[in-house]
Amino acid sequence: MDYILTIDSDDDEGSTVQHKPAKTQAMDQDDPHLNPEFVFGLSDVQLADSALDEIYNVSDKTSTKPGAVSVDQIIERRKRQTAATKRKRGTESGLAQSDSEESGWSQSSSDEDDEDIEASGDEEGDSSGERSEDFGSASSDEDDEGQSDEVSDLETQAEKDRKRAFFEDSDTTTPAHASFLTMNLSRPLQKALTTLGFNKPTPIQVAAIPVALIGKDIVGNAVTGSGKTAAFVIPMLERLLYREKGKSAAATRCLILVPTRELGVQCYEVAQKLAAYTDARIALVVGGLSLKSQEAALRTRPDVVIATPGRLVDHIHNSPSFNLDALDILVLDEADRMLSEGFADELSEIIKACPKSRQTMLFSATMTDSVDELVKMSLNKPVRLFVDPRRTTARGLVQEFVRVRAEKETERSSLLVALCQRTFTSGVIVFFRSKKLAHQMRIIFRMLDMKCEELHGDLTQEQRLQALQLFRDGQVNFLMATDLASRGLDIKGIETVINYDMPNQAAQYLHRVGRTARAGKTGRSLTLVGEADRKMLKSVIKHSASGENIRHRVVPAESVAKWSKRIADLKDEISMVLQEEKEEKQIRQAEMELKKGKNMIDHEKEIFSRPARTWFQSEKEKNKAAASSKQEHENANKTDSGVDAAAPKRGKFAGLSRRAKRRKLAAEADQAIGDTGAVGAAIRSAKKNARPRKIGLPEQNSKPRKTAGSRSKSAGAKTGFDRDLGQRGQHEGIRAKKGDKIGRPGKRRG
Ligand SMILES: Nc1ncnc2c1ncn2[C@@H]1O[C@H](COP(=O)(O)OP(=O)(O)OP(=O)(O)O)[C@@H](O)[C@H]1O
Repeated sequence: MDYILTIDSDDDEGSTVQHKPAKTQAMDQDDPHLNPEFVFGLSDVQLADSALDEIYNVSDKTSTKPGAVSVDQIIERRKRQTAATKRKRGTESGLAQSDSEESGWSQSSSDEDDEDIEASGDEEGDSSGERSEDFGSASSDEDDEGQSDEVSDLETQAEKDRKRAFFEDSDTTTPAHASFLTMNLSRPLQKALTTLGFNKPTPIQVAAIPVALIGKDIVGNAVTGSGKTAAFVIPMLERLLYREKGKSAAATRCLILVPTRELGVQCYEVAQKLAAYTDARIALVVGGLSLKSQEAALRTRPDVVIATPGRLVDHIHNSPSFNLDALDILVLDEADRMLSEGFADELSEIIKACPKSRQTMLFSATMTDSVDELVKMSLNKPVRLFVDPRRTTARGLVQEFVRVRAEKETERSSLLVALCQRTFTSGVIVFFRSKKLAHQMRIIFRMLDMKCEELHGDLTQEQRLQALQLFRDGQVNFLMATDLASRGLDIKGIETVINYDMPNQAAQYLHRVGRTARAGKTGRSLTLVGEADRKMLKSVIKHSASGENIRHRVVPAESVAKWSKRIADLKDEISMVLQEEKEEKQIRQAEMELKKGKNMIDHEKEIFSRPARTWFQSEKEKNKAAASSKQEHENANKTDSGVDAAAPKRGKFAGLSRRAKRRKLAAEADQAIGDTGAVGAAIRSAKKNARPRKIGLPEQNSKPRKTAGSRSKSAGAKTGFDRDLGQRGQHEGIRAKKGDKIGRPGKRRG
């Protein structure tokens, strides 16, 4: 089946895709929902929280990852050394010649390549139709085995029935709002929306904000770049405006969990901007940044905490004054990832610490609606808001595929360099399967004088954030990344996403390519497709928003051959850079060990007097969980919903409810001080009474809705109100009231 067009690399005129400056592209877009000019940035908003100071440069955790001498410095050093050696050999004239060749290469070769485009097509030995057919043949083995992602598309009647029982009836959802003004949002939020240039809500915001405002649980799905962050932050902030005020009422009422630190930082920035005219206090609690300043921020009981799961669990266990007892709203951004095995232990630890009467909202562009997955979250009749068809790409995305024949697998790097030298020259994020590959490619790019940074888990948090910032600011043209950067990141300048290798899962592919064509703009993705990736290719094409936006790109063979030679010539240099880098790391590691030892001697007393930090898993269990998480991502054949039944063992509080855990702790404390149970219970009861009340719901929303359609929904809405305000007593659940007896908790939902 000829289902994709073929184009020659750099011959875009022939295709319907036109590369235009980002701004023009944005103007061309007719999506009225989004503001293409909006940029995430920190400059225009006065940030109240000191946490941001810590974001870019502070980590009190002694990093074991070296970062003193950057690989760029090593490359520069090597370049200088090579030049000096050549000069010494009296080859100045030769060098000058090769230098001029090098600098003129891109110009001359580009001319050359332009002439070669046709020839290269010929050299591929394929006519346009044949080339398409080659790709199309992937679809001929369509039936031999279903992709793991597709299996989940097939739904049995039993599963449909379970979903019907699990989710709230869809006809209870609220009417569509054409503007934020009709959503009854208060002035501080309206003002923030105007400042941000958010004139109209996006479809997911239209669907989610009214439902979230009435306190209902939500499972939300919308394509990448469609404004999901604001869809949960806006109602959260609106509800916070109706919280009990005063010093004694200060409490952490909202928690947003995100899978990566970078996404945490970004979400924090968005929340700060939306909260700019409210009195909500927001704290960022992600790994890799200063524990101490996070502890200090948490002591002030911020209204909203944005966290990565591991760091949050650390604080739950080790920051004495911090708890989630008063939590009213829990959000899981990139929820399908958060529900996956990699976060299972941390997530269940966090859920245990949250009140069951909370509102829970789950969002992702690849959201699952599998009941088996969702039951972990103890949702209460969630409303299912899937505004886009399951797993589609953004409408403005043009997807290109470059075939890599089996015998040309060794030429992938030259193919990438060829593409990035001529066609995709800036605003390019390149995804790799491994950190090592991303790092090596960064070295190659740098040695070829292509401005580039890398982003993956082998870097320190400072290096990660700095790389991201340099890329955001346009100071480098290429970002070599692993899947760490595939979810959620919203970077305005990304024009092209290149998949150096095809991801193992369709969801992963959608998130990667979703870094471009965001907020109604256009963008392009390019994927190198090996012979083994045919089925995945078929799967991703199937999930495309539009079949017209799919292309087969052919790269001129001469261009690839030239870059292959160039890279081969650099081989020795590259291995020397890697060797020097390794030595630098070892030296730095040794220096750090020395410093650590000296510190231990100098401050022994103080260090040993500090209480040891605790973790809910032993080191062995932690490593096991990390290994299984890694396995999950690397295993090509594992399904999206695979759940490892063999959960690691936990500590002495394993399996206990939050209340039972607290009681056990209290009993132990009573025993330790020889207290009687009754006195302890009285103290605990008094503490419970002093806890702040739940946040309310916007008053204006309590008015019956005007439209006929919504009137029937008012019953549902009332339930939401009742739950939070009117019938507080009936739904107190975990909140003890004055005079209550301390007894066994009644049966709650979940
Ligand atoms: N109502 C709106 N009007 C204009 N722009 C908007 C609006 N809502 C969000 N945006 C912009 O859309 C962009 C994408 O938003 P966001 O990052 O929340 O998308 P997302 O759906 O969470 O994407 P992903 O699935 O990749 O995480 C952001 O730059 C944001 O500023």
